[in-house]
Amino acid sequence: MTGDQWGYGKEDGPSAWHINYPVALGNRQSPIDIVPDETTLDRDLGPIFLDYDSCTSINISNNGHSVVVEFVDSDDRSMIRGGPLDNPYRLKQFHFHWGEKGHEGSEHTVAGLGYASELHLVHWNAVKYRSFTDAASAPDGLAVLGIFLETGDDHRWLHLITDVLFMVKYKDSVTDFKGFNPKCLLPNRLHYWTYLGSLTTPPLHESVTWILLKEPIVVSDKQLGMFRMLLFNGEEEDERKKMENNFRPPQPLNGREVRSSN
Ligand SMILES: NS(=O)(=O)c1ccc(NCc2ccco2)c([N+](=O)[O-])c1
Ligand SMILES: [Zn+2]
Repeated sequence: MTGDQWGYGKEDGPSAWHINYPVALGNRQSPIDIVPDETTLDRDLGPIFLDYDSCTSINISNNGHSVVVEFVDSDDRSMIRGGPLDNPYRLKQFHFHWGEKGHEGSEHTVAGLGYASELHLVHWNAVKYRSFTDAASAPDGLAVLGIFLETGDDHRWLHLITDVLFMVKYKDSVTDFKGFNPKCLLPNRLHYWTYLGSLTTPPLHESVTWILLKEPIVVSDKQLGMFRMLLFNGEEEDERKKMENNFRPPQPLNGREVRSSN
């Protein structure tokens, strides 16, 4: 099986990924269900810092699995540091996972409950590794900041993204997307849970320090509906498959500790 032949359908979905990616059955897979009462409050866990002010977004694209905004990651202009991280990590991209209805669509769940969507801001350890690809297969290579999206009022800045989604309707479409600072997508408080896990899509590398913000951001159902106009398929394909339910269900915790900032 060459390249990206995995998906979220019945035949190629999460329950089949282990066939081509045996690490799917590994012991530090993501996402997980977070049970707040079973997390460990760790007073040594400091705050996280997000230095995104001089970040440089490049483009927005549809990779056939999600919609992705890529950033310049050839220097330390947009970084996450602090919290559980021993080094600062460089922002590489962010993307979303969502459902077809409001009550599910996130990858991580909290006490068994899913949110409508989940935003992943993906960072890599450029202190220890020479490239994102090298970092992506190292146990301390990646740090992904996860933000839950719940439905309610319109999000005043998310429309900057939903307004351009029509440009990347089909798989492998891409368009310029400059000057976007993802700081506008953060909730008010940066309290978080953190644990050691993996990429949530193939190749499912067990290389991610997950940092999940406890406070969701609020977006409208209309804005989320715009994501569902994206398609999994390319323009040349006959079958049109709406891009929705692009989330992996929770995986076994296998005794891992989930720590909580205050
Ligand atoms: N849902 S996630 O944040 O865990 C995630 C999953 C896969 C990939 N990429 C797939 C990959 C990595 C190395 C080679 O190919 C990314 N990413 O690239 O940011 C993020
Ligand atoms: Zn993701």
